[in-house]
Amino acid sequence: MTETAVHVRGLSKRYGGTPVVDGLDLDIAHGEVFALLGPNGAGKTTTVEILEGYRDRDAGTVAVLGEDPGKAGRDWRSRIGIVSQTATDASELTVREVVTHFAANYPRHRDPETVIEQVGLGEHAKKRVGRLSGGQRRRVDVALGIIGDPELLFLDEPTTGFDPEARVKFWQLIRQLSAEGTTILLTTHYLDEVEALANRVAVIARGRLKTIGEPETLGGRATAGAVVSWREDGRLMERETTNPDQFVAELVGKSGGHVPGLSVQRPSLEDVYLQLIGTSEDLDTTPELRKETA
Ligand SMILES: Nc1ncnc2c1ncn2[C@@H]1O[C@H](COP(=O)(O)OP(=O)(O)OP(=O)(O)O)[C@@H](O)[C@H]1O
Repeated sequence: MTETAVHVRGLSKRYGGTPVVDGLDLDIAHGEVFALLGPNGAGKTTTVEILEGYRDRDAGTVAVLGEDPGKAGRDWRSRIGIVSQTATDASELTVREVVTHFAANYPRHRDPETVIEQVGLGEHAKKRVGRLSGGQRRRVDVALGIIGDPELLFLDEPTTGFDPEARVKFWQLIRQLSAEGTTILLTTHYLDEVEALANRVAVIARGRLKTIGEPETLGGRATAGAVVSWREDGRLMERETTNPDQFVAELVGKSGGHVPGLSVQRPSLEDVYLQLIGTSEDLDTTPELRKETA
């Protein structure tokens, strides 16, 4: 087994002379849940599709499960699972038929009935895929992504269209797959999804890496200044401090025990993310480039 599941150095891709992935470096360890975050047009899908072997790159070194995705064959493909942004065709086949049919493509696959249950489609197994709701159809995509028991699973915005209950169930499924050793590369626009699932997250904008780290400590979150607020004589008080522990201890001391309305707030992942990509040059303001073939 190679040291990393995904190894990327200097990855670049241009469309019509415009760089959309621009010198990206990434390493994803085996068993890691890794998230790619970035605004629309940041280059996430382009990056993921290069790693999946579905797009060419212009420059850079890429190894996915030890092989160059641009050259890897069927054996390699059977070791990866893909849930792409493009949904499964509205099929006349039932959920059970589609999942069972797909399973037959893999030398080693999961049990179709178990997978259908795992994605929460047990009671819809006999329904035609074309008759499912958008969120239910997305769950079929997830089922097809995991049916081959992949070592590495690519999830491109997997929970778009899910209701809150379905998202929480999906998160449980991802945690279970991760506990079983599956490496997962996830792109999402939901910051709570990143906090709930990812071991590490990379923020990219305009095809460049802005920062990489654990969601809890990204952008110095854990050690950033905090805002302490409390009520005093009926008024709301606020104080920014780099040492909230000490400040709260002093407040408690002064008040003789109870501090009404006490709260301590550190920057959220959303605050850090918006700060990182907040500069206008990082947002995709160019007109949509013509879709060319990769
Ligand atoms: N086949 C293509 N031909 C030309 N331009 C393309 C092609 N595919 C993507 N692009 C452009 O490359 C840029 C990056 O697109 P990409 O889909 O990778 O972004 P993304 O980060 O996944 O965005 P989103 O969050 O909206 O899914 C965009 O400006 C897009 O218009």
